[in-house]
Amino acid sequence: QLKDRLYKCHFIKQSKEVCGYPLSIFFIVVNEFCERFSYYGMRAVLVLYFKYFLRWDDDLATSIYHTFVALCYLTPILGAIVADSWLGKFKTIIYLSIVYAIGQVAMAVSAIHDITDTDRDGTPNNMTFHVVLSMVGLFLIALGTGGIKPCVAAFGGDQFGDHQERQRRTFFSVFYLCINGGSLLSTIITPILRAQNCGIYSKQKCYSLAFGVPAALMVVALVVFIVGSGMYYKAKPEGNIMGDVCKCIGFAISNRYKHRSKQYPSREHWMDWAEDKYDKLLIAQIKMVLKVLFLYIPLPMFWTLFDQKGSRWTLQATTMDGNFGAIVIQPDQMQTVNPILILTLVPIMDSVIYPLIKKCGLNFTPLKRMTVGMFLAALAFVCAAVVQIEIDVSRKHLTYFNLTQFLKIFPFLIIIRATFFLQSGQLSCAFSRDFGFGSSYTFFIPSTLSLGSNCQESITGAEDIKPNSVHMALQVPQYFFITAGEVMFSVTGLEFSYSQAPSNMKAVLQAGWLLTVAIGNFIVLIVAEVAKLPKQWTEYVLFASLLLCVCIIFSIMAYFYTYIDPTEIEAKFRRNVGDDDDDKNDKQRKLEMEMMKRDLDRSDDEHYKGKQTKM
Ligand SMILES: CC(C)C[C@H](NC(=O)[C@@H](N)Cc1ccccc1)C(=O)O
Repeated sequence: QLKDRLYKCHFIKQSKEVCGYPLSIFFIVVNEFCERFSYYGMRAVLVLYFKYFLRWDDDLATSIYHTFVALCYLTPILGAIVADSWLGKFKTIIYLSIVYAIGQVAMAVSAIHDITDTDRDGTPNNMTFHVVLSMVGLFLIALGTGGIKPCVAAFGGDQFGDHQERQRRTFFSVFYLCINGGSLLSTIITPILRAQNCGIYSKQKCYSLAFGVPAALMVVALVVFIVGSGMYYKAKPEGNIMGDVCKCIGFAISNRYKHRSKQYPSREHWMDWAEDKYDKLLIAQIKMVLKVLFLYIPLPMFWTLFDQKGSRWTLQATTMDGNFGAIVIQPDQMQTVNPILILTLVPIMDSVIYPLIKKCGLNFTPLKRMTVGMFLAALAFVCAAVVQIEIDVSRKHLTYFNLTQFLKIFPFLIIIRATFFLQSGQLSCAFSRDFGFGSSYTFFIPSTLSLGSNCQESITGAEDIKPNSVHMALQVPQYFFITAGEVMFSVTGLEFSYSQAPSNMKAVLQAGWLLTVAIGNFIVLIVAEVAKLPKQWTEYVLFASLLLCVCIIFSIMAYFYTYIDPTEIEAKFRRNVGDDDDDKNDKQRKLEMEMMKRDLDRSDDEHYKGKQTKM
């Protein structure tokens, strides 16, 4: 370990810097930007792909969407184990990024309707092919994106030396902003691509392009990461830390069970039963991790609500009017409100709100921030319920009026006028109709219709789907509250997980933090399945109430939590172990250190001499 630390110091001393930051960081940040573009771009259109391309109903689409998201946050554990115990972070990122890119390509291919459209009517004839290929693609994407997630952030952190604490903190903020910059761009672009018409035999909505561009960006992410290869500090795998933790916990439990009789004196903490076999430092580190993991128990409920932006809220937007005058917003584009707000709220919170709260003499601790974040997310779902009631009421009214009456009542409704031409040889006729946003009609063309005359009167129509009258702008308050909640909960939670984790288990706790996201997505599936509420707004209220209860429980748990400084605790244990060591070991270690320092100084001299001769 000592050798590694000295090597790292030496490496960082020699590596190129830009404004005090290692140059390698820029490749990592650009890689994250492209990777998040790829992930969120694909995710933005996923529910609509399920609904309109694979023709699944809302419930199935929502279930598969959340299963996929859950899988994306389960796989970080796998990535952390592979990186720590076998391949190291660098190779894990490379290999899993390849798997990820293949998954994205599979998704793009699965969305080409022409592949199985044998009768060329615009609809796939072998839906099984498209379903299977897209499921394989999603599985590979989940493996790739989740697997690299805990590695990329930690790999970025590894590039900083102990003296670059401030730069490392700034790196994590920039990293979060990059996530949202990439996702913002992609959630604007991929819905536009999806709305295009494309195809070889017949034109259909272009899901293949909407998945193809994220696939290309994943390839770019991989290339950028490889280009930076020579500049990275690549820490060697530290051994299977997860395995050690599990074995140590297992031993503590079994040892406690063996000594359950009253004749054995009890120990302060149940983990102390592992002292008979394991290092005191490892036990202290596991205690720190368990304390934080216990606090994580209520957290999945936040993600349960948070991740419904991409499913229920997008589906809600499909029943709303997206006409903003100059531009028409697609339902899936509404999700861009989240990263836009993140990019503005993070700096505002950090430089205005938090300092102001501090000035007022309030100690706004990380756990208090997270509690407020949960409350705001619950508030967001109350807003979503109110909007849903509005939509339901407007749709109910529509069934009682015909379009002309409806326009008298809602004159502000935006109507699109379209003209159709019927043509047969030289003869043609035109007829025009008004359409509301989101509506659908069937026209009946009489077989006796004589082309060449005015066919406006002869063609009758039936309104299949009523126009949407509730404006999409009404979703903005719910997005505002959920994003303000995210800034308080997620950004603070990431920082909290990092600061409260022992030095060798930062990646483990990152994976634990991401696991709460996975569980949150599973809860959506369970609650939606079990509750089966007839009205969507009641489901929103149910989720808001559940989070409110969890928020109260979490605030009680947080009240009893005492913040720790892992570095200080670890140093204390190392000192104690050092005291126990005999003189011989001490001398040996000092000698080794001296020799290594001399080696490094010699190679330093050679390095600088080399530079001078080159100049
Ligand atoms: C919160 C995630 C677990 C962490 C992070 N996500 C975000 O920062 C989101 N605000 C990004 C986003 C963008 C568009 C639509 C929804 C969410 C991440 O992805 O790492």
